[in-house]
Amino acid sequence: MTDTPDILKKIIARKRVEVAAARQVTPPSVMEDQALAADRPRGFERAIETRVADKRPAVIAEIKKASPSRGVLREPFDPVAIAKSYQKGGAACLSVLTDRDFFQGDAEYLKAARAACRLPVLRKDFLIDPYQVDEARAMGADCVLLIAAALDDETMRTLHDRARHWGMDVLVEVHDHDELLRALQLDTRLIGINNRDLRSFDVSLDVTLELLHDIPDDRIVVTESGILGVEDVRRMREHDVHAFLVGEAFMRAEEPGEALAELFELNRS
Ligand SMILES: O=C(O)c1ccccc1NCC(=O)[C@H](O)[C@H](O)COP(=O)(O)O
Repeated sequence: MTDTPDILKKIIARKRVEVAAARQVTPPSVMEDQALAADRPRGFERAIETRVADKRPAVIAEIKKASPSRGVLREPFDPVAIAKSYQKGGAACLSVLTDRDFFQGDAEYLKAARAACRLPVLRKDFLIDPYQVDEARAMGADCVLLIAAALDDETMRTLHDRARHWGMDVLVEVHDHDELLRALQLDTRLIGINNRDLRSFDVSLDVTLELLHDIPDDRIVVTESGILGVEDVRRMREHDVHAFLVGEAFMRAEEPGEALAELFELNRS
């Protein structure tokens, strides 16, 4: 472990500073113009639901150089090569970290990765302000992550509605029952269950299995974090969970797409 617990509070405090600074450099009206001019969304939710409907694994493959809990995961780090490798390995979508201070991410990584493949892309960051949703669209994101633990109901709804305004999809992330009930108020099919407690960094796949029963059938469960081996995948699929968000296991592999195909027992294209 390379950082202290309650990292989420630290990250959110940092985001407030970042958003204020970004607004000075690129005023909201200019950001809106950039969002309007961006390549149109690729259909993130659709890419997942077509696979899940056939009970095929829908893998959101993450491009992440480092994380607060694990430190640096990959060096050298080439988002273009990783995106191509993931596409070849059978990923449904990409997730690209754009946070600089805690994950060594960058908006440029998202742009470069998206331009290098045909896959829809999630902006993986800590969104607290509609300005960041516009920014996500301006950089080409097809979906945004909303973390229930970081947002009150009103802000979560505002960010959701802003994403929809731009035609983006929304992955709402929960870690406990209260957060799940709040997330279910949103009109999105994609419910991410993070197996990692963002306050303590503890990871347990039991979190997905415990919350699963309280999720209506019309939603799609995405199990997130801590999927490391074939047994983890089989365990989830036995419980009818077919959508996965995976980072570390692929970032540590020489060829991330090959690791993906092996982990999910896919035929490569
Ligand atoms: O991963 C962390 O250390 C972390 C710390 C604080 C907030 C978020 C964090 N991770 C984001 C994620 O949830 C993961 O990047 C994602 O689910 C993939 O997980 P993994 O397959 O375990 O890399």
